[in-house]
Amino acid sequence: MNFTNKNFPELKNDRLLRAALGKEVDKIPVWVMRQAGRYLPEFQEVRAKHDFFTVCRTPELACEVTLQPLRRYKDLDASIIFSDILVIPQALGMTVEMHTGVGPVFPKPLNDPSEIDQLQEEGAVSRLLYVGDAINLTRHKIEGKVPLIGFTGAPFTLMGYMIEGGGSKTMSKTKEWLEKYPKDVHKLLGLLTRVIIDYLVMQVDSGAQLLQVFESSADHLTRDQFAEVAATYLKNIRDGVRTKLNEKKLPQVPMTLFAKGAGHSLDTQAQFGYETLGLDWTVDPIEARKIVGENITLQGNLDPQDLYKTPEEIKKLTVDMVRKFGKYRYIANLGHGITPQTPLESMTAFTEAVHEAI
Ligand SMILES: Cc1c2[nH]c(c1CCC(=O)O)Cc1[nH]c(c(CCC(=O)O)c1C)Cc1[nH]c(c(CCC(=O)O)c1C)Cc1[nH]c(c(C)c1CCC(=O)O)C2
Repeated sequence: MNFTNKNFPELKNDRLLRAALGKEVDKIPVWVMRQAGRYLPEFQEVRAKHDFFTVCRTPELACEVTLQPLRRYKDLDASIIFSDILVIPQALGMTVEMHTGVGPVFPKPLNDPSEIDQLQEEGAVSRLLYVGDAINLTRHKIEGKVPLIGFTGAPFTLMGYMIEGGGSKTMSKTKEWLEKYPKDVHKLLGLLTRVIIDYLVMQVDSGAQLLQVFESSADHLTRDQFAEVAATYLKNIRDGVRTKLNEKKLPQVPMTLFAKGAGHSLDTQAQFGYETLGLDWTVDPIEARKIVGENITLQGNLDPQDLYKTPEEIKKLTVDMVRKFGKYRYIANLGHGITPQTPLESMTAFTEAVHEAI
């Protein structure tokens, strides 16, 4: 298989890109974080045969699971490449395993700041080319039906996983590092930022049409901490991607920042230059719009738990939400990823309701 053919089929549904750029749309675009995932029986079938990171690393498998939700749900206006944010720590030389029922596990997390020097920054993106191959293949197989989103984890979120060795309720080790080793923390965040920029540029070179940055662990940070360990790096990523795409004569693509739990810093986030800001379900759409102004697209933010309600209730909640956001500069989504036990018909109710709402 050759993954370098950039003669992609023409895009037929550009609602997502139009909304991200502030252009008029016929209907509000909708997609769902983790739309390819365990709530889908067809995904479970693939996972029964293949390890999680094998799916990520095999372009044909990653492409297949990326396309699965589109086959089932006619109202989806975007796809997101199947991968994980933790492929970056892997490319830096760390081992990451996905344990069923547990989540990601690092057998050897960073125990001491001196270990930062062992991370292999050199060549990291060349070890992530399989993501580019999956993106390129998917751009062909998707036949221009909807745009393909590329993504990355943000520096603070990735650093947290690398220090904690997996998910953490308290992030206590990471917080200890922030106190004890501020210089090393910034060194590591800087390293991650450089790799992330080149990784995102490679994704655009492979065919990604929009990029989302997941700062999923921002919910552990106060407003001051967000300013200290997240803000500069998130801004540098947006600026760095723009500059490098220009240098390489690649097309500019809109970017989305989803900083979960950082509703306290929306004014700060609005300064970073992202076209779209994702909101978790704790943020009020009307308040958010007041804070960010008219020149930014908002994305979100139904509580994923609402998808356990009846289709009628879901439709009502979705219509209420969409009316609060309005049709201008808005992309409908959940406020975080869809959960594994979500009933299949909830996705139908949610996506249909968005298109019928306004
Ligand atoms: C924090 C984070 C991770 N990964 C990701 C984030 C940021 C988004 C968020 O906050 O949810 C991002 C991610 N992970 C996955 C995607 C795929 C694309 C899509 O959205 O459809 C995306 C965008 C697949 C996945 N990533 C994972 C699964 C489930 C694992 C499996 O199939 O066994 C999927 C479909 C595993 C994963 N990967 C990660 C965790 C914490 C877990 C375990 C949680 C869980 O089990 O649900 C790290």
